[in-house]
Amino acid sequence: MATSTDSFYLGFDFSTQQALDLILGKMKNAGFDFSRVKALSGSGQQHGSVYWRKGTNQVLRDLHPGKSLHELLKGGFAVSDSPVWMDSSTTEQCQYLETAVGGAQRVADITGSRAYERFTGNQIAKIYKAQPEKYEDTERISLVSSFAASLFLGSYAAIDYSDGSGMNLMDIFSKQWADSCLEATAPHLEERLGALVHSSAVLGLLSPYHVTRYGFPEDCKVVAFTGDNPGSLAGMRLQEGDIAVSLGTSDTVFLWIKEPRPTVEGHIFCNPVDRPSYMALICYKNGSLTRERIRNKCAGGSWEVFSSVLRTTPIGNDGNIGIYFDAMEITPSAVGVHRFDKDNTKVAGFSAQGEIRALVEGQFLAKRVHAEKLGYKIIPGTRVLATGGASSNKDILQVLSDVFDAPVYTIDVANSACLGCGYRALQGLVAESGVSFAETVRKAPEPQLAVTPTPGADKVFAPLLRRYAELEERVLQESKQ
Ligand SMILES: Nc1ncnc2c1ncn2[C@@H]1O[C@H](COP(=O)(O)OP(=O)(O)O)[C@@H](O)[C@H]1O
Ligand SMILES: O=C(CO)[C@@H](O)[C@H](O)COP(=O)(O)O
Repeated sequence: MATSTDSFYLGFDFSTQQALDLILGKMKNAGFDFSRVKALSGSGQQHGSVYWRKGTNQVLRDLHPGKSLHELLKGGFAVSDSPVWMDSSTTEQCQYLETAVGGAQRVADITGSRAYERFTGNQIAKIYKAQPEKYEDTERISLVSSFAASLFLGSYAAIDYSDGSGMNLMDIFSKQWADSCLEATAPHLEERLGALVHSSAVLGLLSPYHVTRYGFPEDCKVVAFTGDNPGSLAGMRLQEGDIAVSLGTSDTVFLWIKEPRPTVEGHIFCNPVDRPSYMALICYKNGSLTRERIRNKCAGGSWEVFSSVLRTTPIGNDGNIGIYFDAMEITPSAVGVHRFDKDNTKVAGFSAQGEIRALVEGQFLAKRVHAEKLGYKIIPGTRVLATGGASSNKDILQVLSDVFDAPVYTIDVANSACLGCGYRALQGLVAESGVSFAETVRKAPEPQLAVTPTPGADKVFAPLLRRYAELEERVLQESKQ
């Protein structure tokens, strides 16, 4: 990944096709029986975009099984460095979109989110403006998910409703491209995006390339790919009332909702497993990378030491609160490290141990404060479902449970997005006959209880939640001055 100040790009020419070649090659060498695969699906980080050069659909259709995808698709991209979700360099395009469409709330009412820098439409607008010749040379624009699906399908794959909701281009209610947003983004965009499909749609049969090269069956189906967070919702078998917390590179919180009311904070996406429903999502840019920084600074680079500090420091951190926005945060839009003592006075630093606890408590206080702002209520019976790399750390989960005053569950694999796409592939095979997702996965293992709240923690965190909300607002106001 190459980065500049706030631009993040992924070089697709080398990484993704080569990674797929490597993984499938390794599976073949390990004796994996591809002939038993009836359907496949997948997910990719949300919002990233891939720009296929004119004529590449034909290249995808004619893939020669004797060559690697990497070789075959060399030169197939009009833009070699694809923007990914961490990019926040499109503020100008966001402002333009909101002005053109009638304001931030209006954009949210249509697309489920106000204009966000990482959302694909704003990334496309920037590419159109900065590199019009590359936009002109683009035959099709894929998301990371539909790009990966295209490699399996052997032609451009449609974008699904759920990942399509992260573009600021789709009307999440009509599930069509929104003309007003397309017009404000770039010319002739609809033809470059292709049609949208529901998330359990069968896109077609696997490309003969994979049948010959790896021994997949000829009738193996490719089910629409989706975003990593929608994939996780499926993998965790989220139910209404549950709250999911994903602790990956980004931290995200998501919920299953029936009656969406988009606002200028957070996102509403179409639900990937139940067509009439939706999912609400809040994304935090400062997740694992910030935890890693504090681990390196205060725990000698060891998760063991980091965890033992969480076990031995007092719940509530003696009233000390920290807000750690190493990179410009998404929720809220503020930057910097801000530490406060129990009297809300700004302080320059905490002890190493206090810093670790302040970071983890602060991250979870933020999640609960923002989920409640979106209308979420913690009620008796609430389950917090945790996933992502840091969900393997029980001491981090204990803080999560204490802050939310609810039990935390995990599934056997931390990579719920991948598991969810296995489930969705299965759903794709039966969806047309009206079988629900819940019914499809009824035999799958249930989430396991990982931790329960420490008695008395709710009393400690009730005032801290109020204080966190006030302090975050203070940081936000100060950053605007
Ligand atoms: N024991 C651990 N404790 C805390 N964090 C961990 C632990 N093990 C892995 N992680 C974190 O998990 C992150 C990767 O999470 P993952 O969900 O795989 O990422 P992504 O969101 O990019 O898919 C790493 O950046 C690492 O900081
Ligand atoms: O931007 C968002 C969600 O809106 C991120 O959650 C991305 O979907 C990628 O996250 P990681 O998997 O890299 O954490």
